[in-house]
Amino acid sequence: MTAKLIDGKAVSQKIKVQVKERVEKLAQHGIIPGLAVVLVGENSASLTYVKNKKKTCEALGMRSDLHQFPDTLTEQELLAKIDQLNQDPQIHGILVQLPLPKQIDEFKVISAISPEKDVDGFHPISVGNMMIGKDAFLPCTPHGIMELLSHYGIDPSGKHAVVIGRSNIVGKPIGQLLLQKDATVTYCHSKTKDLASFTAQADILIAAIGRAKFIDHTFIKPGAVIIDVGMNRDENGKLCGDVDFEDVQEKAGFVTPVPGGVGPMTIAMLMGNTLESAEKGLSKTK
Ligand SMILES: Nc1nc2c(c(=O)[nH]1)N[C@@H](CN(C=O)c1ccc(C(=O)N[C@@H](CCC(=O)O)C(=O)O)cc1)CN2
Repeated sequence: MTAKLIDGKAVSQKIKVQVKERVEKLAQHGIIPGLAVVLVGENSASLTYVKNKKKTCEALGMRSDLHQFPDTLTEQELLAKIDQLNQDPQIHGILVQLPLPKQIDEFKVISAISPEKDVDGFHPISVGNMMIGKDAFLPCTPHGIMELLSHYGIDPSGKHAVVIGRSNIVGKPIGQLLLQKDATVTYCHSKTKDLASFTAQADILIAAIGRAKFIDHTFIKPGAVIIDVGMNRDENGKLCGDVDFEDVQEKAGFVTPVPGGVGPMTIAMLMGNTLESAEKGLSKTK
């Protein structure tokens, strides 16, 4: 049996159609959701991502301002920009593209974003609310993964979910979201001994390792749901995930491709969060 494809591109398209309809409704109240994207430095992948975010915003009828700075920008200068965006009533969402250059403290910058405009869901208040299951903007990649599972009728309840990776933006939050849906969650990371002994027990395996095609059929349980968060280049410079997509086909139950899996969902969730922020602003004025 060949694994079923979890098509993030198709699901994200559907979500974007729904977002566009809601944006049109908001426009009737004279409100256009506005996203400010801040990019520091010349990282070419980051530049591609922020351009995609801007293009998608515009396609959905939302405003998007790109604030681009050289990698010599100081922390103070960046904090001043965030302060200005926090006060701008036309801006409903602020996103600082990660990673940031070394001289800038990521935590300080993220903490300076108003939680009401924290559409990335990275602010400590957003993270705290997410942890206790209260209303918060959810981080876009983990949120996108949960939407994919739901779309394909994959219920995490009672399943063993194994997360490889413990980053603040993917690994830690996806484990929490799966736990909230009653999965039993195991976190693995670079210091985990005998990784395969854990991954072989996973009904749902989340691979966020950063190593091209690292997960092959020897790591997985027959019928497992494999979610690939990796974004790597293979030996030929071709984009690929952390999972050897071809090699797991005969053994996995479901698998996400790279490209076209989790990545497009990340952008769709960002659009949803920005729209929600603008809608919340409207409901406050009523
Ligand atoms: N402030 C943030 N920084 C970063 C985040 C984030 O959510 N917020 N996540 C990643 C990068 N990222 C979004 O910013 C991102 C990565 C990949 C994709 C995507 O659509 N990938 C495509 C392939 C794109 C290509 O051809 O290169 C796919 O998988 O199909 C979207 C968003 C780190 N930084």
